Amino acid sequence: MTQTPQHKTGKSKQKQKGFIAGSSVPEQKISMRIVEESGKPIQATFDRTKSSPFGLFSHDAAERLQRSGPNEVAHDKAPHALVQLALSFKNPFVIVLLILATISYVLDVHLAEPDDRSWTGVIILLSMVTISSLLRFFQEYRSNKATERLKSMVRTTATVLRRSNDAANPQRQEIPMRELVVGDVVSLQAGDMIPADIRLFSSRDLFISQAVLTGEALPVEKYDTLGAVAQKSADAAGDGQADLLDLSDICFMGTNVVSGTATAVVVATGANTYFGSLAKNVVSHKRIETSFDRGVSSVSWLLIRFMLVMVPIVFMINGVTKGDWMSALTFALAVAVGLTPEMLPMIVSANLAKGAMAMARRKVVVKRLNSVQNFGAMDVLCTDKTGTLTQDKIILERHLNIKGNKDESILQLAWLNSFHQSGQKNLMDIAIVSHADERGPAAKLLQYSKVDEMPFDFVRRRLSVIVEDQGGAQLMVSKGAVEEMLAVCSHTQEGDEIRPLDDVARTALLEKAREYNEEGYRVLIVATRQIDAAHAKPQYKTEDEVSLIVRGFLTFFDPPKDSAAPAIRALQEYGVAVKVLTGDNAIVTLKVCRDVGLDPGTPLSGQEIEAMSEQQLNEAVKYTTVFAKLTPLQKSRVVKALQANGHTVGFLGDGINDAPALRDADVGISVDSGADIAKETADIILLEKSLMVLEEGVVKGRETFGNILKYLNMTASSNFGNVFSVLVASAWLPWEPMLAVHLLIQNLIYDISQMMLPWDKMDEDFLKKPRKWDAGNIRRFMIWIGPTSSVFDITTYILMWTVFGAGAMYAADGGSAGQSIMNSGWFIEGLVSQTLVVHMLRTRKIPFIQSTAALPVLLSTTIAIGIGCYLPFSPLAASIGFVSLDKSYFLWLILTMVGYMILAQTVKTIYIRRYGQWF
Ligand SMILES: Nc1ncnc2c1ncn2[C@@H]1O[C@H](COP(=O)(O)OP(=O)(O)OP(=O)(O)O)[C@@H](O)[C@H]1O
Ligand SMILES: [Mg+2]
Repeated sequence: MTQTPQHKTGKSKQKQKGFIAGSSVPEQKISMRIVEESGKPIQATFDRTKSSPFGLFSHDAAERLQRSGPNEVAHDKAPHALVQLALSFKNPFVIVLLILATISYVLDVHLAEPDDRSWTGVIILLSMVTISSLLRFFQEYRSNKATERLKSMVRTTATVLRRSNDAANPQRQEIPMRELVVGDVVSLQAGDMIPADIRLFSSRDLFISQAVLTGEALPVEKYDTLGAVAQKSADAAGDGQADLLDLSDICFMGTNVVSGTATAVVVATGANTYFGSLAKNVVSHKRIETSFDRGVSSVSWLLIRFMLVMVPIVFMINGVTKGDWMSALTFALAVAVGLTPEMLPMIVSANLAKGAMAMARRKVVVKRLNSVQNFGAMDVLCTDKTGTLTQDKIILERHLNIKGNKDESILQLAWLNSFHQSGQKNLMDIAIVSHADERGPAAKLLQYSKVDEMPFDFVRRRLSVIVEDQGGAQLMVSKGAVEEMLAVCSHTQEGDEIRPLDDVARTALLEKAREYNEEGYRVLIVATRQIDAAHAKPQYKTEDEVSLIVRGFLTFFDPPKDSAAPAIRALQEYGVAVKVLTGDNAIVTLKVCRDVGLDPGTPLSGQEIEAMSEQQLNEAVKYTTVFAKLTPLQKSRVVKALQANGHTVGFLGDGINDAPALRDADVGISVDSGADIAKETADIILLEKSLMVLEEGVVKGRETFGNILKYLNMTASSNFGNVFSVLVASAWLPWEPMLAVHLLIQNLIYDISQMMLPWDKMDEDFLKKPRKWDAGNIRRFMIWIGPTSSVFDITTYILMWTVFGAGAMYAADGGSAGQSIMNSGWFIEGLVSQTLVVHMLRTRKIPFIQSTAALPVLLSTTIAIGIGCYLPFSPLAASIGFVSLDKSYFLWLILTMVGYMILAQTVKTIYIRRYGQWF
């Protein structure tokens, strides 16, 4: 499956030209080939690709596939495991740690006297790097695997013409896109992705959206005929390279058919396509930054900046007060390590990956990991109606004449239209054909042969087919949305009686349609125009859809999915507003809304939106739930208006008309039965029909986000607290308050205690509201909560200095015995309090009593505390400058911790009362 770069719309054309011209050599070679293909007789292309309008032989195609490899773009696949492993080491914090490890090596090993050499620092730093990177790798690897597996269940196919031997007729086949080869003849219809770079040889009203390559939202028309091309390209003459995308008889892989149909021959596949060359050279890892990415990096930089300010201060104070600049440097470096949130990348990736895997178990494909979090942040979900809220099966209920009486001829006309149209296999067309098949279409209908068609598009909202009887007379049969059909009709017909379509008749028809709509039926009007042999033409244009005669109605039963009502209710409970954005009319949409328990309010129509300025629309979307008769671009305008109001917007849709909105939404969600382009643009694909999985996605997303926020708040605040304590101690104590190695060990153990955070649960009330990234809150949190723990660091200094005699020892000999006691005491206290921070801060409730962490977190924090308390008593103690403390120390420790927890809980309560949120 191809993954397309998602450009936002509205990029200037100029910029795009530069972007294209700036790419490297092989791409230009490819571009030139396409240019050569364009504008020449089609036979030249067939000769060069050794193909013909009848397609390739199956065995030939198989050989070509062998030789050229699958039609895939390089970045479709997750990289090799080793590359993934290498990539998981690639982040600023690992680099900081590696630099510090190098410095530690130089200071402690390289420059040190043979007797003083110590590898401890280096080993600790490398362990930190390894733990965080390996964990990250394992999580991402597993989630990539799970996603790959599911991705293979999402079908993206191309329709090709192939034959088994010379004598055999060419057969239309649906093959996986990756099996396409140069020379294949493909047919295209609305909704299809262009599966490779292709040269058109026949087309009808073909409109292509090239937004993927150009960012330009408006579709462009592409032609097959040489004449039109020659003229068009003469118009566009100029800098050949940049106008590549304007070539009218070439369509590019990754773009999609908005309307019309075409047949074409494949000129280039896979990495040789224009898109493939872009993917390799420029866009492969360039993704649009979501608010989530920006949030993570802004917090990362906040912490790094903080480190850059604090570390020199610590260095100066210790250097000046203690006079040993070398040891001050080592100490400052250890503080730098302490301030590095080295587990952040691991926590972020592991959380997202874990979320994606949980969704995979529910058959939800997460194409972009970040969208897990956006799912949780989403506070408005826009959904289209047909096929999403309603079932993906529509039933033709009645076929009626203009008076509303059952009429067999209407069914026959509808059958002619639906059977002969070659556009997208629309649900309504399927319903018509299958309904007629049940009764067997009247034999005389088979005598009609198809002449031409005007494919459906989202602005005309109608579809016309021209058929010819054996006498050469032609009949145009059109069907479409009520108002759009009446706009091109001039008469009505009942039986053999034809009357002009005056205002009275028009009102009567609209009234009837309204009646059916209110009962919940979708309504199409069927109309015809007789064209006698003298005026018959081989080809028609949409301008020929005039002076039609209204023949009657088709009504369709399009019931809501069973899961729609409970899913909407659940979403609303979770604070997600649901809005319906549909191409269908308001009346039937209101009925569906009521059926699924959505209060529709006053609907807004596409026409009204068209007349609004951006500001007016931004205002209007606040109060509107139902948007009807929207074109695809209007759907995306509504999404953007909601985003402009500060909402995180999800879009759930399945059609071509949803693609722009799916791309522009913060999280685009599609279903497996959707159009290729919808699945392509979506971030998330639901493989199962039930909508209940949406609720689960929201909860998982919020859990993921909550666990990430938790880590950030804990780390930011306890690091801040630590530095605060270190500063106080450095200024006051005669020695460094801790040896550098103690700080490092403490950090490593602390990392271990947090390692299991992605497996923690979130309080139910946190999950009930949509969450947004809020860097301001993290800063506030750091300043409020950090110093709380410092209070008890300082009481511990005093305790060790007085009760445990460090001060007396210093007074006696000024030596390091007092320092060891001080260090050991503070080491344990610091570690235990930092570990308790995990429990204190993970919830706004009272820890252990009202809310307890998940088992893995309980275990990892207990182990951390255990190791920390044991170290000064272990055989290792002497070598790292610890002494065992008097047992009474632990009594004091418990008192200190109780004091700390009471203070922390109090500050927490004040904080929540003051700011209305925890994190
Ligand atoms: N194959 C078709 N033939 C004739 N008319 C059609 C056909 N498909 C759609 N229409 C008309 O065009 C209207 C708009 O269609 P569109 O695909 O934009 O939206 P939709 O499928 O009705 O709703 P949604 O946007 O919720 O999926 C339909 O309501 C219908 O009246
Ligand atoms: Mg739809």
